[in-house]
Amino acid sequence: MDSQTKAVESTKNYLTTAASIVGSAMLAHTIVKDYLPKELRTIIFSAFHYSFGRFSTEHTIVIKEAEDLSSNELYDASSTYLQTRISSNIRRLRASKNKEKKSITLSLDDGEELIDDFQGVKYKWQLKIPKENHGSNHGRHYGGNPGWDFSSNREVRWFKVTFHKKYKDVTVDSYLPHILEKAKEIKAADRRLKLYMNHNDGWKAIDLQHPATFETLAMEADLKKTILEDLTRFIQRKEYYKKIGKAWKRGYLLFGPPGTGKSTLIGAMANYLKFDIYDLNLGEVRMNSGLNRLLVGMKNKSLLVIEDIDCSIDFKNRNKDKKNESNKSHNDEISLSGLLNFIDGLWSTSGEERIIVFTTNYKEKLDPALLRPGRMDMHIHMGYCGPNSFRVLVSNYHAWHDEHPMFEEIESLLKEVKATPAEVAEQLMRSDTIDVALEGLLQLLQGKRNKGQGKKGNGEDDKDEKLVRVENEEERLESSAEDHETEEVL
Ligand SMILES: Nc1ncnc2c1ncn2[C@@H]1O[C@H](COP(=O)(O)OP(=O)(O)OP(=O)(O)O)[C@@H](O)[C@H]1O
Repeated sequence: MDSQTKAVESTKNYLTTAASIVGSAMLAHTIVKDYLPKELRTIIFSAFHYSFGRFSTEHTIVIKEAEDLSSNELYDASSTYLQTRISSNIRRLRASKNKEKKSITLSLDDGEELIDDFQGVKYKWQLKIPKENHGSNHGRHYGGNPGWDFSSNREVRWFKVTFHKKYKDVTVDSYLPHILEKAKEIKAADRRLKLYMNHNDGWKAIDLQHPATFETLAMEADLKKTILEDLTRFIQRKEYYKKIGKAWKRGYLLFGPPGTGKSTLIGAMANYLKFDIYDLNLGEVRMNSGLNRLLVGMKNKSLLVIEDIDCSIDFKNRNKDKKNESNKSHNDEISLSGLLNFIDGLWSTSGEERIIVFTTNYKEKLDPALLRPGRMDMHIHMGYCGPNSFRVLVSNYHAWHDEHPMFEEIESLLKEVKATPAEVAEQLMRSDTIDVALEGLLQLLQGKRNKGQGKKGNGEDDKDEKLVRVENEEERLESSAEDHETEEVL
């Protein structure tokens, strides 16, 4: 036999052997599939995986959509988090968009794999969707399926996360908490904010489309910075409020003439914090019981706004309310005490962050009880337009950030006469050409001066916006916590 014939023979033998192995494997597969019951097959495969897994360096965590009939927050968070880790090499994705979201969401489809990197550790994620997820689970059974939920006796969606087993602690202590935290941020950023208004003791919501931001808010830079820092500190202090056993809430009283930006500041706060606004019209609420229902019905991460508080309730009736306390059952009418008690009491049990904002054009008309330390944490005076606020408005309406020959005269007039940011904004909007708009504003301000109208004096409203009082909430709470401790020791 020459060498060429030998080679042909050996190839033939090789192919015959390979065919026989494949044939045997197929036969074995057919026998296993056709003759062994499903349960037995699952046990054999599980045993195989178990023995194999003992020598593997991999560790796997299963995150099911539901555990014991309740939804699994970690599954939900993983789903949200992974949407931001989608890469172009994933072949099949799912796309969705619902009313609550601003953008289209791309997510993993059944069986697709995604690799995530966290602090240098590689995580392989896979989503498993039950085959009959859209139909009933009738006739399906556990069969060793990690996605099986015993409480509901059905298969649920689940994620499989695989990583090197030496990173088990890092995964549980850092990676999974990181996912929960990130998911919260992603959801907050993608959520459409809502504006709720009360009607018949219930809330009705529309999408909040207030364009205001702290950047476009015309206000002294220092005050703006203080408010921003205060809000940021507040939302980061969950543990602190929990520790001292106080409601996680913060109150702001905004006061100043109409058109000075109280509503604009509220819009900027909501957009900054990504909080919904609950605009409570007390004129619509007749009884304390109705007010209770409304306050209980508020979701967390919300900003409760009560505008024109001086006109909303006859606060001077507060003492009368006290006298009438004995025949309270006959008098469930809404009162200042009802409102304040609720705000202080109810939220202390919710453990979630809430902000309350009162606005008024006439601070002096308010009941001193509302101004008392501890009621409102910050009193913010929204004043007439000063030179700084004017510059912000010019940049808002004309994207103009440089000097302009007319600025000097306008700014000196703004120090002299009363013009609200709303009036200034209105003039600036009248023309797209900055020279024309500034000319109109100049004429308005000169007119005010010549008529002797709107002259700035020494009154509170005549000053530019400022922080009247920031109560040091931290110290107050800490000292009240200490008092509490002392009482207990005694
Ligand atoms: N400080 C500000 N920064 C930016 N824009 C402002 C400011 N103040 C007023 N404006 C402009 O004027 C309009 C009216 O202002 P806004 O409603 O915020 O005033 P207000 O103090 O809430 O008035 P009111 O007391 O009548 O409710 C706003 O829509 C905005 O365009």
